[in-house]
Amino acid sequence: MITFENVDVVYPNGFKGLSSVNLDIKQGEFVAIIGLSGAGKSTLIRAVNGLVPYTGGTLTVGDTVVDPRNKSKLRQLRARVGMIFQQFNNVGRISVLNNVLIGRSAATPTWRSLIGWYGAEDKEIAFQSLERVGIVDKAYNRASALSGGQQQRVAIARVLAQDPEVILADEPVASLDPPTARQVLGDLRRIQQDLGITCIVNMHHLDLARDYADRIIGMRGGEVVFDGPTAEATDSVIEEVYQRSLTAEDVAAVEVPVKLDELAPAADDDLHAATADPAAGGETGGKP
Ligand SMILES: Nc1ncnc2c1ncn2[C@@H]1O[C@H](COP(=O)(O)OP(=O)(O)OP(=O)(O)O)[C@@H](O)[C@H]1O
Repeated sequence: MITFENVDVVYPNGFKGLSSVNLDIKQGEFVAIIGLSGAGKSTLIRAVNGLVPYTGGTLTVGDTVVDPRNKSKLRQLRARVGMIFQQFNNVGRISVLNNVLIGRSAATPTWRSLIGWYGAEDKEIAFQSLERVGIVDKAYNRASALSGGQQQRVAIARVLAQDPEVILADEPVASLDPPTARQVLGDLRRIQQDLGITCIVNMHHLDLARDYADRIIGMRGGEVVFDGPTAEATDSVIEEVYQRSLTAEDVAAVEVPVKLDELAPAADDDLHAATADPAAGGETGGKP
């Protein structure tokens, strides 16, 4: 599905961001990219949709060779390859529905998407996408009025509205508190499995990568230094990737779970609200 053959990225200042990367990512795989800051995780993800132009080797998505110099081919590629960012990239002053409809732009004549004229079928797709991420009741809210977890769900719905073959996610949960991060990643995982979408996700926390990914790719200095099934990404393997011992911060993105029997009975309702449907107010929002 996605193939890197000896792919290099040399940035305009001469810095080598990727060095001879060889990868074969299958359709429907959920792949986590891990590595310390500066390892080349974003560079690798962004090379797939041409946001970062690769400078050597060959990169293909399906049967399309990614050609960073060919703008019209890149546009066609990006219609098939959705991207989610750490900071959600929603338009805060417009409704959630209109944010999701932006995902229909590639399938809509430019003049119509510029004036926000989307057809009934596009709206149906947008509502279905919101349904998948559990926030259809927020369709007419301003995007900026939502919690961080809900805003990332809007971004996921926008990408789903594209009907993508691939979703690239660059630190999608790094701005969220740990429980919300798990809820959002869990949604992404469920949806990509249901729809057979290939997902490549950069992650900082090992426990998230291990809990949600099929496969882990470890990077260091622009090179792939580990590539294997999640079960093989043991602590010692990751220490080899990082070239240092693991810290608690590397591993855990979870808070210690609250034990129900330690709570006063009166608090049960609050706890239920905080752990149930995030749209019901259980999320604590994103950290700016
Ligand atoms: N536009 C650029 N010009 C020159 N060097 C760059 C550019 N973008 C990134 N780099 C360098 O390439 C290397 C890899 O960067 P990249 O953002 O891919 O790392 P990363 O693993 O995603 O790190 P982080 O976890 O901090 O986001 C870093 O040393 C970075 O400084």
